[in-house]
Formats: sequence, structure tokens, C-alpha cells
Amino acid sequence: MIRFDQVTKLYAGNNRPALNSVTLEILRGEFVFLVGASGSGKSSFLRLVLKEENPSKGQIHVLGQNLGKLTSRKVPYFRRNLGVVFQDFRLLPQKSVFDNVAFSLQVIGKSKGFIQEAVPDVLKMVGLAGKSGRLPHELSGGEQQRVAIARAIVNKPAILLADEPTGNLDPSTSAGIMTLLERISGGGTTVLMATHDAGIVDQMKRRVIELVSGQIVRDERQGGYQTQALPVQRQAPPPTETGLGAQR
Ligand SMILES: Nc1ncnc2c1ncn2[C@@H]1O[C@H](COP(=O)(O)OP(=O)(O)OP(=O)(O)O)[C@@H](O)[C@H]1O
Repeated sequence: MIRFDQVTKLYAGNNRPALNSVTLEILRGEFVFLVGASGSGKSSFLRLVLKEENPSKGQIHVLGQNLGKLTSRKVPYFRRNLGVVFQDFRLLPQKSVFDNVAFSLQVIGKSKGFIQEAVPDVLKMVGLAGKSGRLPHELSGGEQQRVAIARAIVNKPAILLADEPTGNLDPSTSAGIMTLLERISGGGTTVLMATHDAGIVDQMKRRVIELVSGQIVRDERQGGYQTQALPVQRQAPPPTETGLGAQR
């Protein structure tokens, strides 16, 4: 579904690679957390999957396509198979909830009839059935993120990429968003989510890929936010004249 073979990404003017020889495979229907400190390469990884950036070295396959061989004419068609959600929602402020979702279908040429059916269905699925006429500023943060998710999934993408989707939300609202993403994943969509939210990662026990300085340092089946594999290092007590550690 998503395969990286020794992918390195160097940005112009930055001599440390954002991703450094990353090799991994993500299978259909998996729910994967991408974790790591700020600047470790998570967003770069997502941008490469979307072909918003190209690798400096290595190969990327997404949905059976070698992205290096995808012509720019074909990129918009390729992206129809991917939904994307961001921390800051990115809704169109002057458009209603319905129109925000409908717009993404209009731009890819879906018929009016299709839109009239698909939009209410997806708004119901994300729990916003009664709010289709509202403007974004008339919604809570959690509701705005639900609109963004509805927009991302209305065309039934095979892959949903989420870059810190709960970053602006409180814990209980975040939990609701995660329940929704789990439901989407349960329907067969591959979900890849970059996050700093340790509570969510620890609770969900899904696959966790950890990046440090652009390299994968951990890929665990049912991981937590922090590695479980390494033992906790205890500081040895300082030696005393008797050779025993100081007693307190
Ligand atoms: N367009 C760019 N041009 C130059 N350097 C970039 C660009 N985008 C990212 N970088 C650099 O690449 C590295 C990885 O950045 P990236 O945004 O992928 O990290 P991240 O893990 O998503 O961070 P955060 O958690 O803060 O979003 C950083 O050193 C960053 O400064």
C-alpha cells in the first residue's frame, strides 16, 4: 500500500537530511502512528506519500504506483485516492459545512446528484447531520475537525493521512476524533497519523513508527508513545570511601 525503499529527503539549504534512508512498508487497512520530536521528519514523510515533495534518493510506491514515474499530469488523479487532515482544519471560512465538503467533490467533477447524496451521508457518519448549514466559525474545534475529516473521506480514499489532527483539541474532544478515525480505519482505509499526543498513542496500542533525526528508530506492532523495548537506565549511585553506594 505504502512502501519506502531507502528514501532520503534533503531540502535545499539544509545539509542534514529530513529523512535518512527510510525503508518501511504499510499494509492495507493498517492504523499507524508516526511519532518523533519536532523536526524529526514526520511531515516530510507525509508530504512524500502525497507527492508534494520528491525524494532526493530512494523509491516510493503508493497504491502500487512508483511515485518517481508518476507524471505531473497524473498527480491530481493519484491524490484522489488519498485524504488529508491537518491540525488547523483548513476549512473555507465563507462556505457552509455542506459546501466545504461538496467543494472537494466539485473540483474533481462529481455530478450534482452524487454530491447531494454523498455529502449528507458523510456528514451523518462524522456526527454532523444537523449542522450542514453552519459556517466554520459557528462550530467548535472538534466539530471543525469533523468537517475536515468528512471532506477528506467523502471520496472514499484508500489512505487517510493525518498530520497532528488532535493538536488543537482538548483531550475529550480528541478522544471523539480518534474514535472516528478508528471507525474509518475499520472500514478498510489505511490511516497514517503523525502525532505528539502520547495519551492517544498509549491508549490505542496500534503500530508505532518513531523517527529520530529522519531515521526510523522503532517500528512496533502495538506500541506506546515511548519505547517499551529499552530498559530504563538507572544512574549508579556515586562511590563512597567504603566502596558502597550512598544510602539515603
Ligand atoms: N521546505 C523545507 N525546506 C527546508 N527544510 C525543511 C523544509 N521542510 C522541513 N524542513 C526541515 O526538515 C526537517 C524535518 O521537518 P518536518 O517538518 O518533516 O518535521 P516534523 O517531525 O514534522 O516536525 P513537527 O513535529 O514540528 O511538525 C527539519 O529539520 C525541518 O527544518
